[in-house]
Amino acid sequence: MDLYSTRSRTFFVLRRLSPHKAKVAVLFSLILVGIGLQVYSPRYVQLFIDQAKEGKGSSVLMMSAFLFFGLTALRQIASVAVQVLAGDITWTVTNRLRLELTRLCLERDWQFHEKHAPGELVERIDGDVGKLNNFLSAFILKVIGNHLLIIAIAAAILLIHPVIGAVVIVLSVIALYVLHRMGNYGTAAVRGYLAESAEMLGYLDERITGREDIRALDANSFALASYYRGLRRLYRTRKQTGSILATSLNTADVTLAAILSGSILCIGLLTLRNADLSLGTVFLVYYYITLLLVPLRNIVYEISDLQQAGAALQRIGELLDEEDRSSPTGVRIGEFEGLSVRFDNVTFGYEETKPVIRNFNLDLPPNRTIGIIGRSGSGKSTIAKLLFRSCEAQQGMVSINGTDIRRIDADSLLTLIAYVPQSVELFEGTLRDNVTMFDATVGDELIWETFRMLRMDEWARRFADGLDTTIDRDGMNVSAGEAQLIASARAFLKRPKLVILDEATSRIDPDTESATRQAIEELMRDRTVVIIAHKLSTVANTDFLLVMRDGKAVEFGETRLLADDPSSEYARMRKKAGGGG
Ligand SMILES: Nc1ncnc2c1ncn2[C@@H]1O[C@H](COP(=O)(O)OP(=O)(O)OP(=O)(O)O)[C@@H](O)[C@H]1O
Repeated sequence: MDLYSTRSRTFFVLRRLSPHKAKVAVLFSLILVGIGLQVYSPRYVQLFIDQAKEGKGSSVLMMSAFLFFGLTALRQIASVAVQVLAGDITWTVTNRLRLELTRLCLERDWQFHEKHAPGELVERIDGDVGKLNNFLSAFILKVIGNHLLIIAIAAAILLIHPVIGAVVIVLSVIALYVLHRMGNYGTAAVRGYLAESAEMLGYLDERITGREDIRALDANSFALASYYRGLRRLYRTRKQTGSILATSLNTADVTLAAILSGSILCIGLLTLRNADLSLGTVFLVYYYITLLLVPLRNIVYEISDLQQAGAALQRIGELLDEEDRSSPTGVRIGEFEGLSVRFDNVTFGYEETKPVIRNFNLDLPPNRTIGIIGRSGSGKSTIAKLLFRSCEAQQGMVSINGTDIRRIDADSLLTLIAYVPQSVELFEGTLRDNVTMFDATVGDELIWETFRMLRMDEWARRFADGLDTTIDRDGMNVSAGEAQLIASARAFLKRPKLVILDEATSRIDPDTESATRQAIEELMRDRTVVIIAHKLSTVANTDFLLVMRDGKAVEFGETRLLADDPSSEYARMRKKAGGGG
């Protein structure tokens, strides 16, 4: 999304505001009422002065003064209403944008997350949208409001004295032009600074998440030194950005000062020549010109916010632009008895020139199980990722029931597939939240039934608070094995047709693992299951077995037959491992 020009940014903001047309209409009516009162009320001061000069009675003078104060009070009320309504609109608009960006980050694939560290994404979703929030309220209240006020003041002066009005209009247009140029000037610099600052947040996030490894390896000083270097770089960029911002602000301020002194000089000359202007009218013109200073100065101070918001909007546009390959509107996989899986000559590499899966073929019939074994780094988890579209084949095709998975609707694919990864992420919440992934519509009965299916109910009953047991942030109060049990329950809760277990029981104690494995084997009967494991016993009861090496299938066959064939790689591995593995 091109959000590099002022025009495209304005359209973006207007599009976001369009669902709130009614509120925006009320807001603008209130802004117009406020401006009308602000420009009209000084007429009673003019009247007051002229009436006083003419020697009118105190009751007449009191009436003019009363009307002036009354209208001023009304203007204050309108101004408060504008602030409240503008706040409501901007928070609604920016919260929606925050949700949109968060959904986008959750849906995007590994390439996206490889490019953007979590801390950087937090900065974009919260920091950049926060700046947009400031900008939107400032945009509505200050930029639009101030421009309208300038127009109203210019029109009022024009009505009083066309020549003075014309001079003020010309000078105001020049001032506004310069101020708008200044607004664009610093955007690129601010954008560079924001990108660097987000990168630093990504760095911090990674180091704090990896704190245990850093401490265990005594690498604190290394982590701090590289953070310090990053901070120095950020400081240099901040200095450059600061000077650009200061230059643009100063230029704007100087221009403004010149314009105002020019205007006042013109007024002086013209009023001297026009003896027909009353004292009240001279006061009114003078009042309007000093009033003009307020919106012009406000625009100067908005420049910095505008520059930051402009840069933030560009970064939001870039994020919204990241390619979405989740095919949200693809073919929906219907109700099948079982799912077959096929890899046709698939090649994939995290870097396009370095394939980690090469010309890979696999044909797995529905409701059958396959065990995948092989050395670390041989590509087993990558096969799993290709299956649930966390990665996409660069050559060849992965299909489910004969349909290319790139064409399958993302939601329908993820409803059918469950993946239990090697490292489980738990979230701050209850045990229930972590099993249902915060889906409040899932009843406790279904959760307990799933625990029973997986023979985990005895384990789960140990928790004094049952499903209400609190899980700390990052699952810090749960062991790695317990986290794997929770992840298995998560996967089977949705009764998937295809299950991928990637070292899913590797951290569970032998007794619990054996019970869970037996349960999973029973559950395998009416679903297609892919089990990735290092322990050969984990895959011993699968229908098929695949041995991977350097991204290639070096052996594939029925597990039972391969186990009985002494010349097979699998039999050799079993022998080396001492029988069952
Ligand atoms: N996100 C990634 N970005 C870049 N390279 C990656 C990424 N994930 C894996 N790789 C590389 O791809 C290759 C295959 O990794 P994969 O995780 O599929 O292996 P694996 O057989 O599952 O290993 P393990 O048994 O250790 O889990 C490895 O060389 C690894 O370095």
